[in-house]
Amino acid sequence: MNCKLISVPVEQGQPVPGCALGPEALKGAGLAAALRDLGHEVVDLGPVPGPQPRCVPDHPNHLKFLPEISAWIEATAAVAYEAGADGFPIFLGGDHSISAGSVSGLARRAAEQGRPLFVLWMDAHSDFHTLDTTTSGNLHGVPLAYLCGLPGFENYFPPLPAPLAPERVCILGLRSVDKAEREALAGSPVRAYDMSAIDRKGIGPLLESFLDEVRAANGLLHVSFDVDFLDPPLAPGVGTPVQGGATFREAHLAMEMLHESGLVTSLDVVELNPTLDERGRTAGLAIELVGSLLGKTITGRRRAA
Ligand SMILES: NC(=[NH2+])NCCC[C@H](N)C(=O)O
Ligand SMILES: [Mn+2]
Ligand SMILES: [Mn+2]
Repeated sequence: MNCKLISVPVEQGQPVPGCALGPEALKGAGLAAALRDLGHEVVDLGPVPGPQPRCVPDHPNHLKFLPEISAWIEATAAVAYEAGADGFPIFLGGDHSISAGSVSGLARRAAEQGRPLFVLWMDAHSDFHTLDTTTSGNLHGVPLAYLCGLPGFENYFPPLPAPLAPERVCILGLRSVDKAEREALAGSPVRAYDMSAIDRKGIGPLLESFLDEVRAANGLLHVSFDVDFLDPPLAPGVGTPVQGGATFREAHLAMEMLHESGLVTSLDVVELNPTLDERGRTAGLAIELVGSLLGKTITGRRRAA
């Protein structure tokens, strides 16, 4: 696989400084070497150039850094569209608002190729606020609603060339969903699995049923991995930790299944904040999980289905 590393050093979409250092932390902790060890080619496409803030109208809700985040989304989408032509793009955040750009660009590319794009959103949060419903004003809380074409983003975020079909979106790992998000999700065909569903059914069966649908539709699959999917004691280096997250084994199993499916075509790794990390353990774990998603196994053997 030709892995293309794309850094998106954005942190204005969330409240804690340091998240913009995420790409350097992942690279410094050996991401490229880990992927090369697995036999992949790795090219570092560098950072998305920091854009000028976009001219947007005033918004009645209190939104933090709207012109800046809107500009980053536009710039990231342009890079993602180009990178999506071939190879395996890996977007290194930065906060989760960057996925509004990465997925938008990849969705435009998929639409041109006539392939349905599916998205697996691994996250403690649903990021399903609109600009009107967010109470924090932190724009890392809105990307999935934007990508699914919910109303109210017009004129504020860049026009969306190809909205996601919500029935092709699966959120996994939920344990913090705000009231307005809950209502929006209840009226949407987005599949939303919280930790309780993972406890009851197991992460394997839940993920398998989604992968079956991707396969049946001959779809492309983008994985948007918010590091706060993981349980905070394992992965302390995130700005919005929520207790009760995925275990080491659950996360590994998910990544191994994603690899074995052969369906994943692109990835985001977001919300890592190295200033909150403990001796690089969150960065190290993120690299290990990306390795599993890209073929690392314990025995080096492919498991029989
Ligand atoms: N990508 C994230 N970590 N998002 C956290 C969002 C938290 C909360 N729902 C908010 O809108 O402020
Ligand atoms: Mn998120
Ligand atoms: Mn999150």
